[in-house]
Amino acid sequence: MLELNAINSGYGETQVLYGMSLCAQQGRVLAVLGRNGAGKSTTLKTIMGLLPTRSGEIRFEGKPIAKRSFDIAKAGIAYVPETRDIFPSLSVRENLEIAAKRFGGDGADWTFERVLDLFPRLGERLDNGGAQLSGGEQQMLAIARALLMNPRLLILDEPTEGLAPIIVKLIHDKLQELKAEGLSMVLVEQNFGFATSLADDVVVVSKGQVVWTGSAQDIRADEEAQHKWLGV
Ligand SMILES: Nc1ncnc2c1ncn2[C@@H]1O[C@H](COP(=O)(O)OP(=O)(O)OP(=O)(O)O)[C@@H](O)[C@H]1O
Repeated sequence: MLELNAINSGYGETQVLYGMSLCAQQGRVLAVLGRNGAGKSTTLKTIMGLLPTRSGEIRFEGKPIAKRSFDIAKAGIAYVPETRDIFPSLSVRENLEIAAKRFGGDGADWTFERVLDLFPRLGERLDNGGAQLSGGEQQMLAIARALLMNPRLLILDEPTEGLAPIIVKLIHDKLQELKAEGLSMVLVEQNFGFATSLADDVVVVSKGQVVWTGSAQDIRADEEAQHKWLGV
């Protein structure tokens, strides 16, 4: 569904990805793991057109991916960044309406009502400002907003970062529900247990390259790989 072939990318003069290649399959969850600074977020930003590729190719559903972030989103990839990027001065309702207006429409799978069914907590906070939400509520809002874009691929950067264990469990269960419905996902995550219980497939990144590929089951059983690449 999404393929990266030998991607070189980075920030200005600083190269971070060195020949990054990976493949996310339709209807499956791919976890991208690795130590701090390995290049995981940079990989996601490059996929989303926020950083230019210096060389290599990214294909989505068989075609070269669009260049601009907006066109990539239109093509069916929604991205929940590490920073969540909700609008702090707008209410929950307004944050959701912006996504629904831009990307929804007749026959859209995801509606306002459906995201509130998934996250009833947001329904109780509709008139609250984005800045008044807890970290967990902000993450729910960021995911809900991404779903209103009606993506075929959902990309999440560290969705559990800074969240209390009970909220981590809630986010896990909701992503599991989305997976059961067949939504394809790419997940960057430091929480090994969270990532490998959701994912089907795993790639481990080190110094801007993939150094390990296999199933979530394989890496859970491979203590040597966990120790070597993740410091688990
Ligand atoms: N805006 C930036 N400008 C320059 N270098 C950056 C920038 N953002 C990240 N880097 C560098 O790129 C490298 C990879 O960072 P990246 O954020 O992709 O790592 P990561 O694997 O996602 O780890 P983390 O869990 O720490 O976010 C790091 O060495 C980092 O210092």
